[in-house]
Amino acid sequence: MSDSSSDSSPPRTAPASLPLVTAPHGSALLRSLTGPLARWLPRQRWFAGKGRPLSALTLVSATELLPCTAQGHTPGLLHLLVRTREQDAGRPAAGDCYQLLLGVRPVLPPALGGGLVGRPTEGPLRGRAVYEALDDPRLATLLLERLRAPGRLGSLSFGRAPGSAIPSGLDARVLTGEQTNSSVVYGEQHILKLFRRVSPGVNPDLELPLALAEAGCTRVPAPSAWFEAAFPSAAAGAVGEPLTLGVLQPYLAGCTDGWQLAIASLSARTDFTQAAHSLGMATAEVHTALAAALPTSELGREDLEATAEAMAGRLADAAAAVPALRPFRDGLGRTYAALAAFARRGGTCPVQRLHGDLHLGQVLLAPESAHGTSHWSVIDFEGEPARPLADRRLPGPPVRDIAGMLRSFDYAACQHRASGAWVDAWSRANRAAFCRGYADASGVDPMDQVELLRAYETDKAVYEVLYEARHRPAWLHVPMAAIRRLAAAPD
Ligand SMILES: Nc1ncnc2c1ncn2[C@@H]1O[C@H](COP(=O)(O)OP(=O)(O)O)[C@@H](O)[C@H]1O
Ligand SMILES: O=P(O)(O)O[C@H]1O[C@H](CO)[C@@H](O[C@H]2O[C@H](CO)[C@@H](O)[C@H](O)[C@H]2O)[C@H](O)[C@H]1O
Repeated sequence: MSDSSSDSSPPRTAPASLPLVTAPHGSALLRSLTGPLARWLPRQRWFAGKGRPLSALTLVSATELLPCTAQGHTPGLLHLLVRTREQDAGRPAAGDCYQLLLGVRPVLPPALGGGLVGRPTEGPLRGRAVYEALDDPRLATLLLERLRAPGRLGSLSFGRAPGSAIPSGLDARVLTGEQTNSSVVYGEQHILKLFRRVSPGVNPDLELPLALAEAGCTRVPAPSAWFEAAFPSAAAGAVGEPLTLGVLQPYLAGCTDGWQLAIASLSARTDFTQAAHSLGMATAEVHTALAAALPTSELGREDLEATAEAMAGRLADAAAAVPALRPFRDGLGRTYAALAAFARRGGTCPVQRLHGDLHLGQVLLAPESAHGTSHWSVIDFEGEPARPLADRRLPGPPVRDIAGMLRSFDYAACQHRASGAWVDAWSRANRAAFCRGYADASGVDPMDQVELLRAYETDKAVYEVLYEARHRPAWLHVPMAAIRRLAAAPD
């Protein structure tokens, strides 16, 4: 099998064609909301088309979860899937499909004012306030009620894991951190992740935790409920691939994520290697369970050469977008050439389903008292949000996840204000401890896979340069420091 497609960087394509489902009042509804949405969408943290002006919006589906045109003061709840069309350097570019949950009220209470999308001046919602529904605890709670009751509503379908306990009436609070999607915590017992940019096909953040739960792996919170959209496919009578819209899972209250712990360790100058070692073991455990539950394969010479070529392609694309990368192209290219040479010498590599975007923010440590030792859980199996969904579902080498976590130790050290010898030593010690933990649990030492590890670390750093340039320019210096080091001749 070939890893080349997972590592090639396909052009941004529109999600496989979704039919336009005309909701009651569909076209009138969209006409009235287009203006407000075109102003509101690009301002959202989860909007992926940053820097590209919106040129059009198409309604994919509209579902009333609560009637929106009713009289009185009861809020309405509208579920929309809209497709964007954007302009890139003056030319039309493929847009994306976004999930929106909109509240509708005649009068918006001041506490919800920050989420105002607009007040349509025509159509079925004329004169009403349309706003971000997740900010409204009453509407967020209603969504939980829907998830408790499996079944269909229009093009939406709600599923629930057999035997999952989901109490009703839990208070809702929306998370406000920097996120790719949106999450709502219910009564500190469950957390619902709503995918914002959606495409046809099951999201790995539902697929992999379900497979791991079935395999008995307790490192990953098991989905308790989810919802999807399904549309007729182009083939007569057939149903197209469902779009995963949201996943509810147990909320691990009291846990702290690895990023916060790493920064605390750097600030207090305390040892982190024990935690890094057990994190390596946890990662190996998840990899072993994924390899047992889902198909595996091996990359041979041609696949690995194609992987090296795809990495070089991603570097070229990133350098075209971020000028700071350009002076390092040759140096980084040598790392990919070393991977190709490894393949020509007969090197091979196993592939399996992976986390796909493993970093310190994706691992949660339980309070010690709960388990006696450090117990890490792993969350967010969505993969790198910028990659197309089909690409994120392909198997890849486990070393790719390991490279992600190694980059994260480096990120924490570099982001921490006090740089210097101690901080560099902290990073080296924790990267080594993580690999040792991985090797102790799996029998495979990532440090032995020199060419693969360096190539995947480089590929990740290149991804990070693009990510930071787009989302957090003030952090660009963090992956750039790694780029400078990785572009220098291997030590
Ligand atoms: N099961 C969980 N228990 C506790 N906190 C969680 C859980 N799942 C997610 N979180 C918290 O929510 C944040 C966002 O979740 P994540 O799945 O990473 O979303 P995104 O892909 O949008 O970044 C995480 O950083 C973590 O703090
Ligand atoms: O958590 P997400 O799935 O949204 O992942 C994206 O955002 C991450 C930042 O939040 C980004 O991770 C990078 O920054 C982290 C520190 O904030 C660091 O721990 C990671 O090593 C670094 O890659 C991730 O790359 C991006 O896909």
